[in-house]
Amino acid sequence: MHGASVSLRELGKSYGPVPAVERLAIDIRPGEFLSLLGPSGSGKTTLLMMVAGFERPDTGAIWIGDRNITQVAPNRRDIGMVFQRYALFPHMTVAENVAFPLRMRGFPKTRISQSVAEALSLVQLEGLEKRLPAQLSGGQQQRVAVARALVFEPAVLLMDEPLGALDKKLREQMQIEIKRLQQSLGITVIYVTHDQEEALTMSDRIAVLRDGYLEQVGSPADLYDAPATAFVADFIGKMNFLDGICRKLGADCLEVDLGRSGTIILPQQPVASAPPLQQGQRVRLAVRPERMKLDRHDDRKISGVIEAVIFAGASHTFLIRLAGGEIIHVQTQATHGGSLPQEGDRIGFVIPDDAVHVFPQAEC
Ligand SMILES: Nc1ncnc2c1ncn2[C@@H]1O[C@H](COP(=O)(O)OP(=O)(O)OP(=O)(O)O)[C@@H](O)[C@H]1O
Repeated sequence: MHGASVSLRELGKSYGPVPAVERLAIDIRPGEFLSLLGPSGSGKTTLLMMVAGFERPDTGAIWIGDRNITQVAPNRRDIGMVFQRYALFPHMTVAENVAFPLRMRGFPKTRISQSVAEALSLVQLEGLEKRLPAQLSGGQQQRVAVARALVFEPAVLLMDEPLGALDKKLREQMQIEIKRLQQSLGITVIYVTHDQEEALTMSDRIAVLRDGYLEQVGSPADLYDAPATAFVADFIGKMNFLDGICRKLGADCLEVDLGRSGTIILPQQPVASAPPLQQGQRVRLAVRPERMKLDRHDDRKISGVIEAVIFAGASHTFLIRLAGGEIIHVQTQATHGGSLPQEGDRIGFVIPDDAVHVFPQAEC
C-alpha cells in the first residue's frame, strides 16, 4: 500500500448564499497525515466530502497523484473513508462488512477472504469475524470501519471525526493505533477534527480553517510557536492576550501601551503580520502561559493580584488580574518545598522578548 499526493486547488463551495469553503489550496504529500482543524461550521466536512466525491465543488480542482479526479465518481477515486458514526451494516457480520467494498468491486471470493483476514489482523480483530456490529464495543466497531476503509488498499484515507463517539481513554488509545497503522502502511490521511489536542498528537501538518478560509497550514510546532494570526494563536494551545496601542516604533524597539495595566517594551518588532505596524495602531500581544515567569521581587515589571492558583499535577497555573482588569494565566512547573505565592498576593511577572507575538488588531 502506498500513499498518493493530494492537491486541492482553489476549491470553493457554497450552499445557496452560504459560502462553506472559499478558494482553498493545500498540497498534501504522499504518506502525510494532515488534519483539518477548525470550529464548528468552518468548512472541514464540506472539504472532506469534496475530496471523497460526495459534494461537487463550485470552483477549483482536486488531484490525487497525477489524476485530476474532480469529476470522477466516489468509488473510482481510490479513497477509503471512515466516519464518526461507524456506518457499519447492522445485519452483516464483521467479515461481511469488511468484505463489502471488495464484493462491490467484483473481486474473486478467494482474494476477498484473504484480504479480509489481512485487514482484520491489521486492526487486531482476528477471531471476531462472525460477530454482528451490535455485539462489539464502540472501539471495536470503529476498528471494523477502519478495516473496511483499508481493505481495498486505497492510496488515501479520509477520516471525519472518527473517534468523536468514543470516551477519552479509548480515544487516546485509538489515536496511537491509527497513527501506527498510517505510518506502517505509508498511506496518506486527511483527518477532520475539532479537537486541537488530537490534531497536535497525530498530525504531520495541520490546516486551520475559519469561516471556509485556510487560516494557516503547518506542523504542530509551527502552529504552536509561530501562529500566523491571532485566531490560530487562540485556537492552538492556551494563550494570553493583551490589547494595547503602539506608542513608539523605532528600528529596534516597540513600545506597547496597555493602558492601566502598564507598558511593555520589546526590543524589536517581532511581528507575525505582513504589513508593518504604524504608530498609534491597536495591537494584540499574545504570550503562552508557560513562557511567562513570576517575579516576586521586581515591581518595575507588569504586576497584578493573584486571583486563583490551580494545581494540575506537574504544574501550577496562577490567574493574575492586572490593573486594567485583564486576567493573565502564568503556568509554572510544580516545585517541592518553598512557599508558593498565594491568592491575594501582588506579584510581578517577566515576559521574555522572544515569547511575545504581536498581531495588528484589525486581523483579530
Ligand atoms: N447541506 C448543507 N446545506 C446548507 N448549508 C450547509 C450544508 N452543509 C454545510 N452547510 C454550511 O456550510 C458551512 C460549513 O459547514 P461544514 O459542515 O463543512 O463545517 P464543519 O467545519 O465540518 O463543522 P462541524 O465541526 O460542526 O461538523 C456551515 O455554515 C454550514 O452551516
